[in-house]
Amino acid sequence: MDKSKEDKKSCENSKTQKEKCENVPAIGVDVGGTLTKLVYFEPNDEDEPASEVEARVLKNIRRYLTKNSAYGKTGHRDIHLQMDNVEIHNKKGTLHFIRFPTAEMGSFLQLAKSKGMAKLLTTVCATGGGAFKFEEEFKREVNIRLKKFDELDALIKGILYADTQCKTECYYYENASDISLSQKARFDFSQPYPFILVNIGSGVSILAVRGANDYKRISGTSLGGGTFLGLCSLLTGCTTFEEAIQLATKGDHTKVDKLVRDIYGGDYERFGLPGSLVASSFGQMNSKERRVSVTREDLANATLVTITNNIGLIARMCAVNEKIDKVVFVGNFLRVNPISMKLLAFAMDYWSDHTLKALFLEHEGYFGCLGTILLT
Ligand SMILES: Nc1ncnc2c1ncn2[C@@H]1O[C@H](COP(=O)(O)OP(=O)(O)OP(=O)(O)O)[C@@H](O)[C@H]1O
Ligand SMILES: CC(C)(CO)[C@@H](O)C(=O)NCCC(=O)O
Repeated sequence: MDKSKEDKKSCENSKTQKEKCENVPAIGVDVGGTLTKLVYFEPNDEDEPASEVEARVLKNIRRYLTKNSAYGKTGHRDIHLQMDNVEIHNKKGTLHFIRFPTAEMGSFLQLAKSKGMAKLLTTVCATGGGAFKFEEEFKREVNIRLKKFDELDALIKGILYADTQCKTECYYYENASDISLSQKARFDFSQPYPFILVNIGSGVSILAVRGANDYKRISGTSLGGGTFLGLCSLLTGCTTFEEAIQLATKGDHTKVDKLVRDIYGGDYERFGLPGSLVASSFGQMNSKERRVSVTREDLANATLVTITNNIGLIARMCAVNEKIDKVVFVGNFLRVNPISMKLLAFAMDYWSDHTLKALFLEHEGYFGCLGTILLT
């Protein structure tokens, strides 16, 4: 069978997945364009291991994954997102969430080798583009087979599961129309359908979800989280996402953008465009005087606002086209990024005359990897 057919076959949706992923220990990975996300399900009652050696390796892995919060230089466990006492495949246990840059995949595989994971695991549930790209490397380096799942199937499965397990998963912004007052508030997502799902990763995928197994990918844009980080690195010299967000928090995009009032002297009343609206992103930067007076912080803020507003606009048009009023935003672009979440909440509310609602989920970028262990 040629490779593409084989890929397609092993990526068929959950209904046709007969084989069970080996889950000793249960690990799911989502290998994205920027970040690899890993979920580890630690059962409350471990199955009897087959041998003493297996018991020892299992204990080591369990200790390593659950007692550390940093792995090498770039891996992190998001302890605040840990889900205790949840049920997966009729077993109770704890879900641990770990991430590392996909560019560090080589080091991760060496680590897996050194911890004996490769000896214990023959198959790992995997999704994201990297499940395809790194398949051969997993096989060659650690002799692990990747059981592949489609990233959007896995994403939706993970979202629906997380919301049933955790009642505080979904939230919105109260007072969205005034960013200085807007605040997180719980949203009851128990009747989710239909909703627009906007996954802001390196790039952006937009789906219309009408049922657990009824969705379509309606749009996407290459101007996503990767664009923000790439442009911000170029413009400010920042070296991490966290630094980019910190800079953006202290900056002022109005020093960089051309606003409606910079053009009209006030509002453009006839068509309801307020003077404070951005008329042209980065529109002041053709002026040398302006360029020398802007700070790195202003440039970071302008980059964040530009990318966020563009995603908001596309998401809103999709919602209007599909006649759907709930718009759920996920993906790691929203990590430690309240500026973008409040801006999206504002944009959905303001431009729709209060008819659209922006929703957010606590586990942001982890739904794909979670979905893989549920789809088995
Ligand atoms: N620690 C981090 N390092 C790098 N990017 C980060 C980090 N935290 C958040 N981000 C942001 O999250 C984005 C990646 O999000 P996510 O993990 O959801 O996507 P991905 O799976 O890597 O991409 P894709 O789905 O397009 O393949 C980055 O482009 C960046 O904007
Ligand atoms: C390619 C994927 C699906 C990988 O997750 C994502 O980065 C994406 O949706 N990018 C945008 C592609 C588009 O322009 O529709």
